[in-house]
Amino acid sequence: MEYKEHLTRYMANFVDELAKTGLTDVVISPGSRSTPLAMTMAEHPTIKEWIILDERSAAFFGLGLAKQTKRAVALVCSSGTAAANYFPAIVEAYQSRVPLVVLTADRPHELRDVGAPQAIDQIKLYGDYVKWFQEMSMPEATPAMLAYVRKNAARAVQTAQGDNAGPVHLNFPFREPLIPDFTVENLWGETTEESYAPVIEGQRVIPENMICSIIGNLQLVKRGVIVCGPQVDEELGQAITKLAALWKLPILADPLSQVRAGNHPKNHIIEGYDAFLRNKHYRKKLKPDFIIRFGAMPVSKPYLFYVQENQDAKQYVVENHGGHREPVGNRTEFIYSDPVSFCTQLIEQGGDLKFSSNWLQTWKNMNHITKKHLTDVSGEALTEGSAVRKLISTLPNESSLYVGNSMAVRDVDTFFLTTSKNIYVLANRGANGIDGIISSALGAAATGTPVTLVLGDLSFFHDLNGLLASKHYQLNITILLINNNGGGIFSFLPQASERKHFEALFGTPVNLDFKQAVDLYGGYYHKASNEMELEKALRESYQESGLSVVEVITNREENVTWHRNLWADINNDISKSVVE
Ligand SMILES: Cc1ncc(C[n+]2csc(CCOP(=O)(O)OP(=O)(O)O)c2C)c(N)n1
Ligand SMILES: C=C(O[C@H]1C=C[C@H](C(=O)CCC(=O)O)[C@@H](C(=O)O)[C@@H]1O)C(=O)O
Ligand SMILES: [Mg+2]
Repeated sequence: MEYKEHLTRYMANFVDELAKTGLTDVVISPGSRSTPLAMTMAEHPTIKEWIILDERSAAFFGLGLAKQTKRAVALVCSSGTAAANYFPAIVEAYQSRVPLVVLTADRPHELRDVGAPQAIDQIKLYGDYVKWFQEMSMPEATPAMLAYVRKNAARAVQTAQGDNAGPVHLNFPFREPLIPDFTVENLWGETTEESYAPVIEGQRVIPENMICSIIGNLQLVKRGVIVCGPQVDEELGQAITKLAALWKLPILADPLSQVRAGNHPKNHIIEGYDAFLRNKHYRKKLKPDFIIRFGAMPVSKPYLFYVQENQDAKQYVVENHGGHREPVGNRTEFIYSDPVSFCTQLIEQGGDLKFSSNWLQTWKNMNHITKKHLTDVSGEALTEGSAVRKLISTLPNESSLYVGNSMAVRDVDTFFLTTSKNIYVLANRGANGIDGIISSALGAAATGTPVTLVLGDLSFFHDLNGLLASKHYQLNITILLINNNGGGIFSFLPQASERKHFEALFGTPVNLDFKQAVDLYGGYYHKASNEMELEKALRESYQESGLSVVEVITNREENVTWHRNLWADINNDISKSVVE
């Protein structure tokens, strides 16, 4: 068999097995050494390829697509810094448990570490930020090697999606000639064969005696909170609200918990906690005996203070497969169980638990006062807060909201109040980067789901390259660009008092006319200066096809003043209304 045939069959069997194991999408960035991977992916009948030139954008695009679909997405690139440009998105994927199958082409072994062009050390290039790494063999199409390459394909998808999801990396050395020959007979191998997918994973449930022991501990206390941090299971809301209703407990729901939106009951959900837990007096007043947290740590820093100040509270953190996501350092029992099953077991075993009667009402009263302010507070000019509040009220049902980091995610935390609309809320909170946000949101939009992205101006600048995908694939997306000409979040931090260095080191205004960027990528551009104009522009954007950017110009200092006044008003009203 000629080398070309070995190459062709080896790659065809690999790609066919990826498809058999459920992979449907690959993001390809152009290169020569990656030709065998790229052409075979493009040739495969069921795999959709997305061509994105900039590898950093491509990897974030794949991340967003995988977040939206909860299925592994493959990435293909050439050797050298192309592969290195994947790194930021791989870090985010690892930290936020998103399945990616990273396929890097490489020079063959004789061209490594000898000054050959475009050759870097790609062995374990991403270190511990991938769940599994394989240096693949040189292409060979013996029966044993076809079985080997299929097993690795299936294992890659299974490992990426299984357990706590995350990225895996396969590095492929290729020797020239690189172009496969798709005229070979039986190219995709035995089509009738089953996938090599190696495992059948059972649902993790807690042994009954351990559930009884947890219930036993809870029988000794009176005041608890159920917390749901960032997580993607849209079924969890029903289970958590059932448990909270039975035990008459508050649910502190993070904006990325998928619990604030949906058709489950909302009467136990507390969404204003970030505002009133800023007051240490209220944090003290709401001292819990126990905390049960599902999902990652919430966005809210005041919530982190709340946990910090209650080291003696019994804390349970429920994780699907493992992990130690508890940054405060409190003594914590990690419960590795399917979260919905865990709720069901607590409901079945803990039906007669009775907690403090007025505890929930106190939380509800504070939340009610907070929500009233959040809906009433207004002003002539738009601030980032009022802009986000208007956005949330205008979001289409059955859509996704992708949230940028920095102030965008904090304003969504403040203003995304419970709704019966089905809104899937996504963000890159694994590493809280301001990079790749446009690309990530466009990856989510690639599924055809209506996507709205809200982000700041530096985040928008940071990933302008990402806009090309919207032009290239005519992807529908509405982007609310909150332009305060710099890093607004720093004005809330101690750095704000460093007047001498602040603007240069932290404010970092870019002074750009972003309309020109929108024009460059063929998008619709709107500008809004008040809530009425903003609502009109948003509604128009949802009728437009392709890229629509709605820009709101705000002022960083005014934003700070507006937020601080809001928090002060909330505190004043709560102090007058809530029984001490
Ligand atoms: C890749 C990356 N670089 C730097 C940071 C640090 N950082 C966090 S927020 C921020 C400023 C963000 O500005 P913008 O996107 O305009 O949002 P705003 O704070 O104005 O709402 C920076 C630089 C980061 N999180 N990620
Ligand atoms: C800019 C960075 O991230 C910092 C941004 C805000 C956090 C913060 O303190 C927010 C306060 C609030 O929500 O009221 C800060 C933190 O978590 O300590 C982040 O580090 C950065 O580059 O780190
Ligand atoms: Mg900004």
